[in-house]
Amino acid sequence: MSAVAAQVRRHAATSRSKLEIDHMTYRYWVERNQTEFLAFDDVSLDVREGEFVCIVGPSGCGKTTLLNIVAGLLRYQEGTMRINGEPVNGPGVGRSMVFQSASLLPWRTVRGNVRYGMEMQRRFDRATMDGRTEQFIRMVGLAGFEERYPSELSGGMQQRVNLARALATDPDVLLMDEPFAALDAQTREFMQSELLNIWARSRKTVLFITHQIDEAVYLADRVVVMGTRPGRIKREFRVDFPRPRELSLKRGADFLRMSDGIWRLIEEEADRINVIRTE
Ligand SMILES: Nc1ncnc2c1ncn2[C@@H]1O[C@H](COP(=O)(O)OP(=O)(O)OP(=O)(O)O)[C@@H](O)[C@H]1O
Repeated sequence: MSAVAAQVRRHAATSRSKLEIDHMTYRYWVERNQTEFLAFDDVSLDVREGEFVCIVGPSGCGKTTLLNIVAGLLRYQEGTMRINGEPVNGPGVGRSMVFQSASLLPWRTVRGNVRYGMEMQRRFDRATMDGRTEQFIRMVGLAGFEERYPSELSGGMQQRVNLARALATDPDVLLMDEPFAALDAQTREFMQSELLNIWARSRKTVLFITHQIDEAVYLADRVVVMGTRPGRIKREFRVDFPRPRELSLKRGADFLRMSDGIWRLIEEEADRINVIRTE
């Protein structure tokens, strides 16, 4: 199947819930002050299987905290979280994170780095790991670069290795925390369109954090806007632009209107925080 056909076929996320967060609250314990800090409060989010959800919001609203909870790196105190209908609060296989910096092992080649995620999870036998390593290197367009080391790759290529490593573990939910923030504007756009192609072929459920509104609107089926003090979900925007999406979509009037609406919401939120600060 061509990438385009795959993307059209998979566009509709299924009606099955993959990730359900219900009335979740998270507090950090601040040792220095011996106090709790409410990072976010009463957050509910239902992500469908195969859906691409982007989370945006002002700095400090709890986006990374929420992603870390879904990844199992932090444990929430109130509410519930279910993945595939099963309650989860902590680490486990089935969730893979792609961070802003590529976090590759410098002494391993592309092949070794992609394989590494599967080795850590111990879910696959040797032959399966070999096969999946080659499959996902091809999927992210790095065939021919298998024996290169991270220092011999561009930033965009390093992020592709990161992505291949995460996808090769066959996660239930792919978690991406500003994965393209360190890239220059041109590479970033290229990676956005590549990510959509790869997503169309992998059919994963994605939770993606970004500060770039246009990135969120271009990529997502749904953009979730978080507010702050305390963090919470302020509004959700369904993004119905047909797929596959060309980068030229970003210059269209409907696209700009939606991006502008999201910007205004975030600005309102930033103003609200400034009022609180100066009171
Ligand atoms: N380890 C910690 N201890 C105490 N407070 C923390 C800790 N980590 C984060 N916070 C606070 O929790 C809130 C949410 O932080 P978080 O990093 O999740 O926000 P964010 O929306 O991802 O921010 P940014 O967009 O700037 O990355 C912030 O007010 C932050 O100061």
